[in-house]
Amino acid sequence: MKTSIATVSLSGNLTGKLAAIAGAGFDGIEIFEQDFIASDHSPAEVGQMVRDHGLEITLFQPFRDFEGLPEPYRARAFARAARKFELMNQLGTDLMLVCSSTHPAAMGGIDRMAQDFRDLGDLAARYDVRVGFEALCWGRFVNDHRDAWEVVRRADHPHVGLILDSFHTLARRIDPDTIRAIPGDRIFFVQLADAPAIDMDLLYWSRHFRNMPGEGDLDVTRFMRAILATGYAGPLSLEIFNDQFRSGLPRLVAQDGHRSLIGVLDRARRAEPALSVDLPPFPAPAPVEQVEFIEFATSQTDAGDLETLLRSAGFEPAGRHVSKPVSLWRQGGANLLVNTDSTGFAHTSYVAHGTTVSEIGLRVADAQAGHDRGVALMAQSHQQDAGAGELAIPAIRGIGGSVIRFLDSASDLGNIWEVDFRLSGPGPFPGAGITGIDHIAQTMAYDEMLSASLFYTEIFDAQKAPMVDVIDPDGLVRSQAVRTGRMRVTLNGAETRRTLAGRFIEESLGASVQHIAFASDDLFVTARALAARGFPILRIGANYYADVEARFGLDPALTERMRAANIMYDEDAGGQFFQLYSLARPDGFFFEVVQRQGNYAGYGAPNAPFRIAAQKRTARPAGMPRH
Ligand SMILES: O=C(O)c1ccc(O)c(O)c1
Ligand SMILES: [Mg+2]
Repeated sequence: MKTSIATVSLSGNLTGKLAAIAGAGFDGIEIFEQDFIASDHSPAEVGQMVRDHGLEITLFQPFRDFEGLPEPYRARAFARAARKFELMNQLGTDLMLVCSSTHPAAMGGIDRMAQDFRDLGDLAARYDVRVGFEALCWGRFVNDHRDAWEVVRRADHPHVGLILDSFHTLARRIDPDTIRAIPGDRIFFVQLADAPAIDMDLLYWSRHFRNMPGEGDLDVTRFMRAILATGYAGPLSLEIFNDQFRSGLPRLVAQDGHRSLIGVLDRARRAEPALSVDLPPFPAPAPVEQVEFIEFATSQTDAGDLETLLRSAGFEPAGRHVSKPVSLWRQGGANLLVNTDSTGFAHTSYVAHGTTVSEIGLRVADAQAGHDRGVALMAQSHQQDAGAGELAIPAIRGIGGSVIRFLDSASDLGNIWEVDFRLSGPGPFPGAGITGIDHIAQTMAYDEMLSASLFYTEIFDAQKAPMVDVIDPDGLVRSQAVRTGRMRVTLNGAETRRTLAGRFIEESLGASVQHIAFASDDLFVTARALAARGFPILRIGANYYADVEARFGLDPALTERMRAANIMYDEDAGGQFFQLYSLARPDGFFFEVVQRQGNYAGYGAPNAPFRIAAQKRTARPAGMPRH
């Protein structure tokens, strides 16, 4: 199946867009007339530029306000169409999109519109081009693909077909299965776009908030299945009007687009195996069974600070890598690695970001399959030489440049600790009652959040929670939780540098993991053990406890215990949640320890404003040197 993307989906000039689109693996582009007009090249030159990038022009668009007009508008619309057909001949494209009219003089009338299209088909035939009719969901008379299809059916002309756009169908909540009754060869073109579920004016929603399939809340997979069920074999094209993408890096937006297309086709074929989908086979998405380890890259000099922090959190050294300067720190089911290698990927990460999380090891059912699915979905395979007798652990590059390694219990990879490490000490150590890793918080610029959540939801069997606002005293941070099996990740998008999250991005030069939240079965016991070990607990003020007691009607004795231990509280329909924090390191990195009771599903977002304010009060003043 040919893939395509509308030039309007990317930022920059046409040359830059073409390079990004070709680089991401697309076969073609929809050329937006504006992009062509804005370019200083002749139509023939633009056509050649596109083909020089190995691309074709799958569609020329949009042609507006055509059908149902009285004279003299009608004649003018045909004269305009003739000019565009000439242009299309020079560009080297044979399909034009006509979107349904919003013209104030338009009269509607199904047979009048069908007659207009039959005449347009005759004109198109003279130029050896075709036209496709698309129902804009805000069109005056035609705003439903079923009506557009009826116009096309009645026009009954080989040069006139239907164009379907998932946004227009799904935004109006039209059942996409109604597409299954349309003959696939009468569908000339298919556009795909998703969008977040926001209640707003259709036109405004469409022009500003569309996003890639899988990034929003529309059921694009069901739409896709219906398209495939018709036997449609033309291009699948992304048409994404999005304010962020208009200023984003074209290469990344194009890559995410291609990833989303592969993802939606894969979901369609898994949901409906009878469909024929032109996509090579690759492994199904799988959940994460366990976060097996988190690795920090640091240096000999800086390792001391980190190890002091780990010790105060109840971790103990439990082994060393057989050949590399990597130590294993353990507590309960949490394994942390401290890598002081002065060569290789860890060192590169350290040089780029300072002490930083450089790798995350994930246990899945089949490690090779996890890696191969990632690569099929355009993740970069990460290779690093393993020493003799050591495990070759499949890995991909994750978000923010870190590495994700895949382990499983079905192969030798299940013995990573026995094979690659020399374990020491009797263990298990008493520790502070930390039992494992509850979640990993990754920070990024706000406009990278969609890309990051797409990474997880396409490669893993993952679910997104609704986005929540985290109020930093100096700006808003959006937080998107993603869960795959037993791995929870929160993606935090900072809009300004003054937030704690924004400062972390700046100070760590774009590192990704800003905090790790450990799990405890009894946070009060853990808090006492942490205090005894000198863990730098974040102090929470009395005002907070007065409010939380009133808000949830808590037993004052419980509030008093929480206050004494600097434990914060939240609850939802499923259960209760206790959490405590460390002070933030100068670069903004910190630890959290949480206790979930029942089926509490959140992350304590209502507490964030108070926690962040406290962390900012206790952090070193901005502008002080890092080291
Ligand atoms: O917003 C618009 O006008 C517009 C134009 C062309 C399209 O294909 C579309 O889906 C929307
Ligand atoms: Mg469209």
